[in-house]
Amino acid sequence: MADVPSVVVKIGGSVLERLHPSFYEACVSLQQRGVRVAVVHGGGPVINRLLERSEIRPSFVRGLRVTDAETLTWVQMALAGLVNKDLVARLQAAGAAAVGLSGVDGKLLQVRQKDSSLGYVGEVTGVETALLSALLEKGWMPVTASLGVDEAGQIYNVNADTAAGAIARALHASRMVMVTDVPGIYASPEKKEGVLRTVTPAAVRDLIQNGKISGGMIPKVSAALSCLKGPVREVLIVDGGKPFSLDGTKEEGWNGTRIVQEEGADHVVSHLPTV
Ligand SMILES: Nc1ncnc2c1ncn2[C@@H]1O[C@H](COP(=O)(O)OP(=O)(O)O)[C@@H](O)[C@H]1O
Ligand SMILES: CC(=O)N[C@@H](CCC(=O)OP(=O)(O)O)C(=O)O
Repeated sequence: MADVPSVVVKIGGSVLERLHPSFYEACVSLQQRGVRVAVVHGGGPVINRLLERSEIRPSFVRGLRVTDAETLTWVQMALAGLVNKDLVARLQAAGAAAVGLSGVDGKLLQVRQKDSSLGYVGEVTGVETALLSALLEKGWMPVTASLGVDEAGQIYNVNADTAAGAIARALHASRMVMVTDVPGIYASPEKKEGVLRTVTPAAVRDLIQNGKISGGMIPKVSAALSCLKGPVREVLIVDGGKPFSLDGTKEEGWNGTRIVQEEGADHVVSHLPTV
């Protein structure tokens, strides 16, 4: 895989329903330029809606959903069913040869129980890339739902940012793109101001310590930092609801945050004009 560039695109549940049409076009155009594109997705809000219908109150500990056996059935239905098939259909309509799977298929995401108090929440122990690599090599765009499986065949719920990061590392992707509902990392999240343009892992760690990065942004940047220790050169955090481009991310006019390996940083922290 190392000689053919590949990119992992993680789609957050926060933005699923308002993904801009140019998002799908950007994925297709990247693939047409010879880049292998592997999509990984979450779908937290869709899970919540299904749980509400059966009167189960969602519960989270440090951003992770407490997943008992009944919750797990709704997680599977939401992620591997509703969200996965919707995304595949929309990518196909944009011209991609998309194929849907989950981390259970081909033992893609191998996990163990993270913590017994969280129930069926999986911690990734290994990534089997054989199926993904075979699909990518033949020109398919795999779309993976964030479920995992253990050695005994038990299915687990996996945070989608963590799943995407593990897959990006295992595929030796050059980039991971995290598509979400904010235009990047805000320097002042309370005011929704000051989108950081380029940051290093050290700057991200400071922002976490100062409480400037919180909630759903924590698993995102943690996955980013662990990727950047390996072959992934940069992680982009972008708003999928706005006109979307994956070209020229260093140029003015590109909106989003780039997290880069220390030595690759052109600015430790620089700001985009506040929008
Ligand atoms: N510094 C920050 N900059 C931007 N967003 C932040 C920051 N700190 C916390 N957040 C929160 O992180 C959220 C994105 O995470 P999440 O809701 O889990 O998205 P997704 O479903 O796309 O994974 C934002 O909507 C925002 O509320
Ligand atoms: C263990 C855990 O918390 N799993 C997540 C999986 C979905 C996800 O991560 O979706 P987003 O991308 O929308 O955040 C959940 O159950 O919500």
